[in-house]
Amino acid sequence: MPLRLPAIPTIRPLIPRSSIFRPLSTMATPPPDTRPIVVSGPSGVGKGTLYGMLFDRHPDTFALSVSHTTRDPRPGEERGVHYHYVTMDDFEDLIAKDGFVEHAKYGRNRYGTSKKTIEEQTAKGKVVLLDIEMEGVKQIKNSGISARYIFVSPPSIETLEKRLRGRGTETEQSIQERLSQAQKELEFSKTPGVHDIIIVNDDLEESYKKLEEFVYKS
Ligand SMILES: Nc1ncnc2c1ncn2[C@@H]1O[C@H](COP(=O)(O)OP(=O)(O)OP(=O)(O)O)[C@@H](O)[C@H]1O
Repeated sequence: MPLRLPAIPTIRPLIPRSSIFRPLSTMATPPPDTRPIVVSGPSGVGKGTLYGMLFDRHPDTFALSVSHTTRDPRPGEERGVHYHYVTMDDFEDLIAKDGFVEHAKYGRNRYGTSKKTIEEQTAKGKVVLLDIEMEGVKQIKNSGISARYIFVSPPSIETLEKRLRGRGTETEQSIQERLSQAQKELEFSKTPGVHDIIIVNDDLEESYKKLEEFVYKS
């Protein structure tokens, strides 16, 4: 899921879904390694853009993990699509039952990725992709689930700032918060062995190629 800073949320456009009339050449081709894929990196670096391309070019193969949240749905958000909306009691109950691979609190609200969500998508034959911020990555690593880890890095902090501004979704305060958080994420990404691949998202098509190659390698 997108970085959970208490700021204006980014709602990604829904990626066109399957059609039974799709030609054979574009039908689902699962990668040899079907473990969940954890994508992290600073807000605005282009994570959503990159995995959006992966979903587009490999329809019906991947599923973006839908997080649980205790916050209310915002206009235009759909239950089970943007989030699973639950009460604080239900959320805390799930924590007690060890139902999350990662969870966090931002402001008054809780957010998390449930084990069941991952299991359900995996059972449907989908490769689950999790868009997770740094603390979540640490928790998933400790949760015992087997996953592959991709970090998307900006060519420079200046480029990251340009992208955040260019996206037009952030307030000045939110941009500053995201840039300061980005420094921490970039520092963490240098920890040896944390990520299986670091993609420096400079040229988009080049970065996409690296992503696809990594995801589909055996
Ligand atoms: N390689 C690239 N070159 C130029 N612009 C890019 C590139 N990749 C992404 N962008 C642009 O950068 C902006 C941020 O991208 P995106 O929203 O995918 O980031 P994100 O990492 O998913 O952010 P968040 O974690 O906040 O959801 C978008 O406007 C996107 O079009």
